[in-house]
Amino acid sequence: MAQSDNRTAAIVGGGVIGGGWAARFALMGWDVRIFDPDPEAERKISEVLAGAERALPMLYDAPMPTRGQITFHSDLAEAVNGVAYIQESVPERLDLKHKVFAQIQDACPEDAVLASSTSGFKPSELQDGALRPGQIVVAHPFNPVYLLPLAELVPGEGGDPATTERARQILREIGMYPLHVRAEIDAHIADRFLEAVWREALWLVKDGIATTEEIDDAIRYGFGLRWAQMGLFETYRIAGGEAGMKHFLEQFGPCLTWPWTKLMDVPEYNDALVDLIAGQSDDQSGHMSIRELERLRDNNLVAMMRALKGQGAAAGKLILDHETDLRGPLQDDVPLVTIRRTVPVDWTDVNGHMNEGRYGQVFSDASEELMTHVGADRDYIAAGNSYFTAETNIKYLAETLAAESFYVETRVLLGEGKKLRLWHEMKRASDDEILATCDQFLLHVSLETRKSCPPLPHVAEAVERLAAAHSA
Ligand SMILES: NC(=O)C1=CN([C@@H]2O[C@H](COP(=O)(O)OP(=O)(O)OC[C@H]3O[C@@H](n4cnc5c(N)ncnc54)[C@H](O)[C@@H]3O)[C@@H](O)[C@H]2O)C=CC1
Ligand SMILES: C[N+](C)(C)CC(=O)CC(=O)[O-]
Repeated sequence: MAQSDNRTAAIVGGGVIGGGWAARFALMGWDVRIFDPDPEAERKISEVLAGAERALPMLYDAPMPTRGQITFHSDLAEAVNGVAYIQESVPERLDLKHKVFAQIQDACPEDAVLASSTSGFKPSELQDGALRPGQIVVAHPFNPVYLLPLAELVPGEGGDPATTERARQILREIGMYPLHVRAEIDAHIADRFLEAVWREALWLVKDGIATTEEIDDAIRYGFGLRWAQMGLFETYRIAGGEAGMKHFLEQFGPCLTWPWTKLMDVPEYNDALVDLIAGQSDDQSGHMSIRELERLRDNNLVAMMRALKGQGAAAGKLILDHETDLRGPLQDDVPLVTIRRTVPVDWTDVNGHMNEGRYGQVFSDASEELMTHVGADRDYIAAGNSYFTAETNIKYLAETLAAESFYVETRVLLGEGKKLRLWHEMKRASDDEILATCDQFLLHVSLETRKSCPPLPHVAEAVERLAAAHSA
């Protein structure tokens, strides 16, 4: 993916959402300038950043970019001067957003993307009266912004196509999924659903049909699981049986006129409703702090997205594709650094540390990286040649915990004909302590005969060259 040299973003409004944007940009290697008049903003953002630093790298099985620098600015003009991308995340008030856009456009580059996190305002409403209306687009994210990839990108008729395209590229570069919303509409696409579900849920609580906890159960044990992997229409297509969507519609279409919904009404928003909902929510989750709930949510989201990665589906497929962009060729150092990554939460076991089976995966991944480096890559394997592991001897030397960053150094001890012997050392990134070692013996094979055979000359030469360099 082509990247511009200017990789500095400004975040205007550093609350729940602005903090999430700041963390995602910085962890994806962008320098971030933050403007927020709240004297508590720096402390609040450092809490969000700590959560993001723990969670986001766990999604990736590839080296993360070097973290960008985050700076706080008391002068808005200074924060937006010279940046490539600005994300406005001030409170959802149109008059405030207009005021802030005017201040930003007085000081920011004309070709910077100026995106708004607004949950509901249309771009035309935001662009109204602006100095350069076309510069303003909506990029509506989802909480937590550092983990959830969706950003609804809404330029409206007034949005400049070049700005929209730059926004799309930058959002993809930071691992997001920019969903282009072609026609502007209040609350875009996703918040229309959320609002519909929210209204129905408020009714159910108000009418005493269900508690907040029962409603959450109805979602998390059932359709919530389906939505994360297939969404609504694919799910219902399957629910139509072999005849698919047509049968589903025949069966459930008439329900549209049945009294299955109260969507046309809004429960009256008053103190009684607030007390009822907030009270039930306290009963349900008040035993945990918001930070504890955030950590639980992040762990679950990481585990779910990693499961989707295993299937190459939905958000998991997006992360796999992004990893391809992040993964560069290995540097020809001695020893070779074959792996740089973070221990994901789903790799830990009942003892609270990385399970022994995962060390095998780490060293197997390290060997695969080395194979790619010597030319035994996907094309080589597709053409019928590969290496099989014949023996692995792992020593577990220190505990490895979830969210710890580590790297693997690999040496070629022997590279002669069909024989390849590797020595891997897995080290903690923070203090270089050796966590585990692996002595691994591999044989070159023909995938046609499933028997050992010499490698092709270019691979044999590369392996011999590394063996000579690593024994020096
Ligand atoms: N909270 C959510 O679930 C989501 C919110 N959004 C949208 O993101 C935007 C921000 O919402 P939150 O982060 O939830 O609100 P928030 O209240 O957590 O944060 C807003 C921040 O803006 C700061 N602020 C106020 N006036 C400012 C100014 N003139 N210049 C710079 N900063 C200023 C405040 O000090 C505060 O830190 C809204 O437009 C909202 O609709 C979008 C997606 C989800
Ligand atoms: C409630 N909300 C409208 C602010 C929600 C959003 O805009 C998106 C989200 O993260 O749910």
